[in-house]
Amino acid sequence: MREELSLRAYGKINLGLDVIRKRPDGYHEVKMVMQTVSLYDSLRLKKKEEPGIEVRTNLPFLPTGPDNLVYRAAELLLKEFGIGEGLFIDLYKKIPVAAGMAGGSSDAAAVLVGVNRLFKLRLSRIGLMERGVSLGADIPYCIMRGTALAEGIGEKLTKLPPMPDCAILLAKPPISVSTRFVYGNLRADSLPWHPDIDGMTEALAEGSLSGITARLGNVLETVTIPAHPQIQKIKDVMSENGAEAALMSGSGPTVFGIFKDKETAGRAGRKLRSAGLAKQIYTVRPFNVCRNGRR
Ligand SMILES: C[C@@](CO)(OP(=O)(O)O)[C@H](O)COP(=O)(O)OP(=O)(O)OC[C@H]1O[C@@H](n2ccc(N)nc2=O)[C@H](O)[C@@H]1O
Ligand SMILES: Nc1ncnc2c1ncn2[C@@H]1O[C@H](COP(=O)(O)OP(=O)(O)O)[C@@H](O)[C@H]1O
Repeated sequence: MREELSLRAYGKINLGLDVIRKRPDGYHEVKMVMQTVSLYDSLRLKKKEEPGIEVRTNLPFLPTGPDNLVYRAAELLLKEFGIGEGLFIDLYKKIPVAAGMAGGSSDAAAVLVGVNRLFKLRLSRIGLMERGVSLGADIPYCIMRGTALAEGIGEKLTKLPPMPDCAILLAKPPISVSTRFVYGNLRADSLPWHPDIDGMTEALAEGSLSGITARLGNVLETVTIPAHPQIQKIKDVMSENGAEAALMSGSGPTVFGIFKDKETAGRAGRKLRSAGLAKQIYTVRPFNVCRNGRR
């Protein structure tokens, strides 16, 4: 019988992010094109005989109790299924924190999948997604992964054809951005423009990287960039150094640039580092889920 599991939790970028309206409950109805990238956190789940959840992580500033999404994800399933045993969770983070890359959501998604497998709960993927959304709007997508259209508050998902292979440069400036702050300060009813999400899905169907880069757009930039102008500088440096296009991911502050090859992306990354604009810089690729969907 299996006592432990190792899992990967991948980060995401938003190729397109539009907000349709603010709902009466304060959440926003969105229309987003999501893409998983090859940067991941590693998790190890291990059963323990005594009840309780123990979280260890390589980042000393992260909470290890109920404020960590991995704790909450495990607690949700252990409580619902009345499981008497406990769980150790080892979390090794590489995805930048509070970055607009859904690191915490992806960790929580991996724990839901892992606890389901480890304790043989027999929940379907849909069952896990329905539970996940109660912890965070992006968690159902992080369970699904790959290229997807996300609507509703982010939980209504439609699988899209995979993004063509390319080099993606990620650069996170040394600031943290709260998703709640960004949505809270968005003027959803008077946005100056809307990204062409339908055109983006057509470009994906055609496998056209130039069609995708022509349509990158994120309305949350209207809040985060004025608050943190260095985000615009990072976009400009990427564009001046060979990016086909560059955009802020999610609520920010991570910027991603799409490049035709990893050498050009690497050179742009070195420019950003030497200009002191970002220290957390990674060249990654689109990650599309393999057939058996294993993590
Ligand atoms: C902006 C996006 C884009 O993918 O990602 P991140 O930048 O966080 O990675 C998501 O919409 C973030 O989803 P997620 O981070 O899971 O959101 P939650 O934890 O559920 O909510 C955090 C806060 O954001 C606001 N929120 C979130 C989602 C949404 N559709 N409308 C909202 O108004 C709510 O105020 C909520 O209190
Ligand atoms: N497993 C986790 N990894 C990262 N942050 C977490 C985690 N659990 C809880 N958090 C908290 O959630 C906040 C947002 O984290 P994160 O998911 O990295 O951001 P984003 O949604 O912008 O991608 C952080 O400030 C952090 O304190």
